[in-house]
Amino acid sequence: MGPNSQALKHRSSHDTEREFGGSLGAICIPILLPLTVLFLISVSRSPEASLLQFPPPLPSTNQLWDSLAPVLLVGWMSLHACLYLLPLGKVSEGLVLRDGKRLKYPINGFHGLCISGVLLLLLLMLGAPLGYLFELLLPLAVCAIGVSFLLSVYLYVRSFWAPHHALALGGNTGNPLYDFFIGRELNPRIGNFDLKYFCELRPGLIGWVVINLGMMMKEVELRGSPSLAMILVNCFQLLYVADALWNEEAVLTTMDIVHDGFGFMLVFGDLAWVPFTYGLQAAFLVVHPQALSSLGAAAIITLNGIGYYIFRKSNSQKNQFRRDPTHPSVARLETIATATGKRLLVSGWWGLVRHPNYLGDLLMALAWSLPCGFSHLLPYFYVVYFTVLLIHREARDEKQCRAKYGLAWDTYCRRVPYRIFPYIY
Ligand SMILES: NC(=O)C1=CN([C@@H]2O[C@H](COP(=O)(O)OP(=O)(O)OC[C@H]3O[C@@H](n4cnc5c(N)ncnc54)[C@H](OP(=O)(O)O)[C@@H]3O)[C@@H](O)[C@H]2O)C=CC1
Ligand SMILES: CC(C)=CCC[C@@H](C)[C@H]1CC=C2C3=C(CC[C@@]21C)[C@@]1(C)CC[C@H](O)C(C)(C)[C@@H]1CC3
Repeated sequence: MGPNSQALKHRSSHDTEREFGGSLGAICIPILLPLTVLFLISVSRSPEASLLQFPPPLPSTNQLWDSLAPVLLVGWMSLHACLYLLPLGKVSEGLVLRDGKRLKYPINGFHGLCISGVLLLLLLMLGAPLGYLFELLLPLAVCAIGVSFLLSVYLYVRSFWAPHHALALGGNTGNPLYDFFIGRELNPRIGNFDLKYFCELRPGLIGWVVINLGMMMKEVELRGSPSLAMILVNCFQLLYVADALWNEEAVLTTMDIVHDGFGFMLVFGDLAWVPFTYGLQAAFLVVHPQALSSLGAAAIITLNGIGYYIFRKSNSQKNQFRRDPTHPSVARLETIATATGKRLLVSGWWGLVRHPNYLGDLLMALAWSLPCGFSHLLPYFYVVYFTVLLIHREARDEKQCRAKYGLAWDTYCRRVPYRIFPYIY
């Protein structure tokens, strides 16, 4: 255990800095974000689809509830819990924890995606009306929000039985609302079943592409065939989700798994925010069809390809370097030493900007919105939200890296002055 982890081990709850607006954020965000999800879905299906329309298109109570929704949601979560437990794929170890131990994680998310794909295909062949997901979107979102609250309460309560070393450093302030929001326990588990790791990639992320498929089937019901714009949105987002699950092991080193507790913010983010807001473009296209020329489509495919290339290459380069700095693909890159013994890349992708992976992700986000044309703001919600999220995340990561690497981090920042966008930011 290095000197930094020793120092962190002895940090008390009093010197824990509060993030996301502290107590005020912890009260407002759990109220406002669920309402935002319902608002955005309602806007996406209103004829105007305007984020600024007044009065806003509020859903009626019977649009919010369908008794099929909780059945589907519980069935979906249970299916993925079973797939998680199947002895498929390899088992990988996470980073060393404060008690010196390493947890084991099954790397079988991609199997989960493939099995879900086969099951959906069977359902379609049996004539299941997948397009009905369009009508079910609001009730499903309501249930996912409900499940997020219930799971967060369970996580908060059970965290009081967790040993001190199992708590997240930032989620143990003593303020119940803040700790509930940010998450007290770092890696809550039921036996070997890791709740945070499970929620991060499986039910929400795979649910997102299933919802997209449902929107495409609704379009087929309404117009006889899927539009080019709908096909592009479905393919781009499926590629993103498949990539995340194919590279599942890399999630074990993200700040969500390593640093953040599992509280309302991540639970809601994983189970409600991702599946119901990341695919708004597909929901929008059902009611607002867009004509897309072949040239336009080719330009958008190129943009998504460039974004994906930057995103994947930069993430893989860092992961490879962290796993084995002597590997031929990274051994020749220029690096700087840090006091912790770890080195920082200052050439290759990580010499271009300090977060090339965010740059690639943002280019893809833009490519997902462009098929929806320029007549409405709503399909661009994801680009705007994601830019804010990644700028904020970059600042959080920078703070953690400065605390970890001190002067070496300052040297890196001088060598690579731009954070995300070369010569801009
Ligand atoms: N779609 C979505 O909603 C979201 C997507 N993402 C995506 O997830 C991916 C992962 O992002 P995220 O978890 O934020 O973190 P990153 O993958 O960007 O990792 C940041 C860490 O990388 C290490 N690092 C930073 N600079 C260097 C360097 N020069 N050389 C070597 N190591 C370095 C540091 O950790 P250490 O030194 O300890 O190894 C740092 O803490 C990104 O592609 C992002 O776009 C993220 C959030 C939301
Ligand atoms: C507004 C709100 C509630 C924000 C919570 C943030 C979460 C939505 C995101 C935090 C980090 C995430 C990651 C992904 C999805 C969104 C959340 C959960 C991710 C799984 C998407 C796919 C990527 O390839 C990824 C695996 C790198 C990524 C990891 C971080």
